[in-house]
Amino acid sequence: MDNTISLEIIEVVEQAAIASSRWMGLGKKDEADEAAVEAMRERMNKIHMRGRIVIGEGERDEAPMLYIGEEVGICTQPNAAEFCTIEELQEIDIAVDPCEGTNLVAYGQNGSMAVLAISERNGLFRAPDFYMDKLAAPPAAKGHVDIRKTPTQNLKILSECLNRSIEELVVVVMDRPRHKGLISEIRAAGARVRLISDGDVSAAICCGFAGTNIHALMGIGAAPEGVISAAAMRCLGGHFQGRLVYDPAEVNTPESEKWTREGNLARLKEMGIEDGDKVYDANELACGKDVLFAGCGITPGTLMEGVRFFGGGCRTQSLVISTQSKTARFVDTIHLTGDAPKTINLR
Ligand SMILES: O=C(COP(=O)(O)O)[C@@H](O)[C@H](O)[C@H](O)[C@H](O)COP(=O)(O)O
Ligand SMILES: [Mn+2]
Ligand SMILES: [Mn+2]
Repeated sequence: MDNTISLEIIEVVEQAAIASSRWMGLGKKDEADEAAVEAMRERMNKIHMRGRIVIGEGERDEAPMLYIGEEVGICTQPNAAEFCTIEELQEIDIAVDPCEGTNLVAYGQNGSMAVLAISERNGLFRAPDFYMDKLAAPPAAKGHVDIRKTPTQNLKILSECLNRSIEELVVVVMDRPRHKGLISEIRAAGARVRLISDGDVSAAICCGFAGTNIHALMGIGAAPEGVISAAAMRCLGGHFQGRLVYDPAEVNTPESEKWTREGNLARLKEMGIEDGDKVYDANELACGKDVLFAGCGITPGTLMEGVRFFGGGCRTQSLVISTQSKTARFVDTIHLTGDAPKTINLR
């Protein structure tokens, strides 16, 4: 994959985050989402690449989306061969969530980000619009914890791998009725639980870094977000596993009452997924030779600052990681608007 893409991709997530953050706290989640989508699409279409969206956003709640199959980038134009190099013409697959945590943005809460993952063609699992049971953990626990084990067993393994007591572990779980039993079990095992209302991508990636005070993500969130989290965790060498959830009883939401177990299994079969119980690890969800993840904070988070406006501009913080580079690049950018000379305040 062309190295310069990673630099341009930073601007894609930055522009999405800035656009979305203008809706921060206004109580309008669809507008926050749509602004991010449009900004992401506009900036992506300026990149010399032949991109294809394989994971878009918004199918479940019919939010505005960069749709699956949409082609993005200058080199997708019919006469691209005239102005794009052979390398630029190679197709890359892109998984996007322009506004991960739309509710967080709408209600001015922490942890929302503009995120995407890219890889060469077929390098990212085309996750259906299903729920996914997820387990994320730090690199030291990679391959030791296992989503097929009980939370109690995994906490014991995690405590050994991280050389700390179970009481010193913090597990992030989405605050949903479906997780009542999981939360009780984690607490009974002695670990502490951090409940989040939204934003499990951020929680998963936090497990890839020491010093975040987040040692695991457990529970059920959306599958597309699982692929983006897996891409980031592959780049970081962390543990990520996901299992698609086809049984509505596991999810237990008013929406899920419309589905049946058999119907979901049939839907999976139609998509070529024969084994509904398969556990996917990060290398399968993001199987490409080269995988890159980029994210930019919309509201403040554990990993990144949110967008901060000042008279005449704003400041963003992004993270870019890839399987190619041996870096985790936190990018602090000051964006200026207008032509007048500006005083840039570094504090
Ligand atoms: O919080 C989330 C919402 O993402 P978005 O719609 O892009 O703002 C994600 O982090 C979760 O993975 C997931 O979408 C959520 O868990 C869906 O579950 P639920 O709210 O219970 O339907
Ligand atoms: Mn979203
Ligand atoms: Mn999301």
